[in-house]
Amino acid sequence: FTSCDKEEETKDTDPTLYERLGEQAAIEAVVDQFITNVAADTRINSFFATTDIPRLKRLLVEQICQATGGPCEYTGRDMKSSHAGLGITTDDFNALVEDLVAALDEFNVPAAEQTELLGILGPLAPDIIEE
Ligand code: HEM
Repeated sequence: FTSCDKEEETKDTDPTLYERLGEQAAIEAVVDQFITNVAADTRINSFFATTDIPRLKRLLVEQICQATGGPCEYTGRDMKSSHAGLGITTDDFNALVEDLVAALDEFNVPAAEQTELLGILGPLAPDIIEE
C-alpha cells in the first residue's frame, strides 16, 4: 500500500480555491484583466477616476488570495469604509461582477471555481452598495 500511503501524505486535504484558481500568478492575471475590463466599462469607470489603480490591484489580489485560502494577508481597508460615500448601486455592483466574470472567462476559470469565488464576494455587497 505504498502508493496509498504517499497519496495520504501528500493529498489528504482538498485543494483550496486559491490552489484551484492557479495560485498567485493566475490571480494576478485575472485581477489585471478585471481592472482592464472595469477601465473600459463606461457604466462604472467614472467611479475610479481618482483611484490609485496599482494600489487597488495589489489590494484586490491580496483580498482574493486571503479569501480563497491562500498565504496572503489583506492589508486594505474594510469594504464599508472603502466604498463609503461613493453611492454605488446594485446595478453598479452587478456591472462590476460582469467585468470580473469576463476576466475569469478569459482565463478559462471553470464554472465551479467562478461560482465559489462569487459566493465569497457576493456577501460583501451590503457593505458596498448604498441605495
Ligand atoms: C465584491 C465587490 C468588490 C470588492 C471585493 C471590492 C474591493 C475593493 C478593495 C479591496 C478596495 C481597496 C480598499 C482600500 O482602499 O483600502 C476597493 C476600493 C474601491 N472600490 Fe471596490 N470592491 C468591490 C465593488 C466595487 C464596486 C461595485 C465599485 C463601483 C462600481 C467599487 C469601487 C471602488 C472604488 C472607486 C475604490 C477606490 C476608493 C478610493 O480610491 O478611495 N468597488 N474596492
